[in-house]
Amino acid sequence: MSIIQFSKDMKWGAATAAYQIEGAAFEDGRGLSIWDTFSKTPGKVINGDNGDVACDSYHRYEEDIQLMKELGIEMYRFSVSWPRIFPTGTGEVNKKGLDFYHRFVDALLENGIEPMCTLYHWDLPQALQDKGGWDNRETVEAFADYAELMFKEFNGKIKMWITINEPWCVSFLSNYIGVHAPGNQDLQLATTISHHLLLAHGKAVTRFRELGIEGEIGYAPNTEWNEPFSNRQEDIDACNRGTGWFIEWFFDPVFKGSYPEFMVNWFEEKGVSLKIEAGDLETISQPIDFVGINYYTGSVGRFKQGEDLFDLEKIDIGYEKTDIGWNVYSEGFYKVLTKIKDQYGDIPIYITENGACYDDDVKDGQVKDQRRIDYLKMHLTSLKRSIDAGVNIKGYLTWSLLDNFEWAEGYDKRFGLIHINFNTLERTKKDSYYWYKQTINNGWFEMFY
Ligand SMILES: CCOCCOc1ccc(-c2cn(C[C@@H]3NC[C@@H](O)[C@H]3O)nn2)cc1
Repeated sequence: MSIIQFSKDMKWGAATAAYQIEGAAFEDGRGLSIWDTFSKTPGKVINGDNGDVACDSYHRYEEDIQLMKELGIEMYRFSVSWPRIFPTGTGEVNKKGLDFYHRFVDALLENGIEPMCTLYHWDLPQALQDKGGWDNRETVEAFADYAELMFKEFNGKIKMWITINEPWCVSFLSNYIGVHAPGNQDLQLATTISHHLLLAHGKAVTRFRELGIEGEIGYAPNTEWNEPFSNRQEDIDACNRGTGWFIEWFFDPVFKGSYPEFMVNWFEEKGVSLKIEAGDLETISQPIDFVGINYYTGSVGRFKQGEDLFDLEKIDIGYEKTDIGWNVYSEGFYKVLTKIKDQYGDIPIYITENGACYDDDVKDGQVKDQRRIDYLKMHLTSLKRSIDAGVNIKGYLTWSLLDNFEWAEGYDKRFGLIHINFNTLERTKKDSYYWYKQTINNGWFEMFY
């Protein structure tokens, strides 16, 4: 039996996002988002699920905060619904929207929980999408104006800010693969949007610095790992491209001030080019205080001409899978984190999302989710290995506090430490909630090998 122990300085938390938990989609002046539109488009979301009610956290946040307090987390990552603040994305502020987030943040602080606020977690105001969305550089300015309003409004209350969550999902998953809102399938469009998202991040950081806002700011790219099936250079190169789509593409511009040449060249061979204007990369690459890393899974891969955008074939070598079909691949977590350290230096890192999807049932008031506990143990063990290898980990926030709306997968895909009955909205603490609570309290856990 081994003890996996963490520094008392490491912060423990949990994460959610507005559209996935709030509900109250038409209340208190909230405007429509692209996810309201997308989820109401037949065939886009499993079971036709949508965020109209979700976990009803808009009304039940006090109950949720008591559950957080009992859990013992020090930090709670949430996102602000941009269309609650600016119903049409710009223009007149919706005071009822601001008031809700003041009530919510005040309640977190009163209960000794530090708010980590994500400004953009995918719910773009539909009115901006109607004018081109992230393909339109005006949306970049609109985001900077929204960010500035939030910085001024919550200065001194919120001290940890994340600009953009998972720009890979917002650009490529949503505009090339097309399974998320708004559901385009155009590589040039997606690549242009990836640049505009990084520009939006940079402009928000600029406003943050110019205003002298108290606290720290970063962004939260999602990552995946691709392990070469062999030592053949073609397999290594294909895996580097697959991993580079998540890491180098979204890290190099921020930490090196340029896009990775091997990826730019690959995209150019696909007929895709970047439209970078003077000053863009200077804006994007200004220093940030931390980076949020989201990690869920990885794969073994090898070269196969024409297999996918990167000639990368992912091979199923029998890894256990979660109920969303992703490999349980904690080794990839270590590989991602040490690669980031080696390539970008000693940047402070918060794990802003890591967790497992399992279809949990409540039986006699209990949810026995041992597989989720095992997933967390494996990935926290990899995290400890990364820390011992010199990676500057400042905190770990599991995805998610609550079962919630898992985008195109709807409500069947459950990531929470707390089970939600989406008919009654009853909250039930899972076994993983109690395990996480004990781990936070102890600062260590027992590993099963
Ligand atoms: C036909 C091909 O289909 C490919 C699907 O490809 C993906 C990739 C990645 C994801 C994905 C989902 N999540 C979890 C969320 N992170 C933010 C938070 O809101 C969580 O709900 N992270 N990545 C989904 C789908």
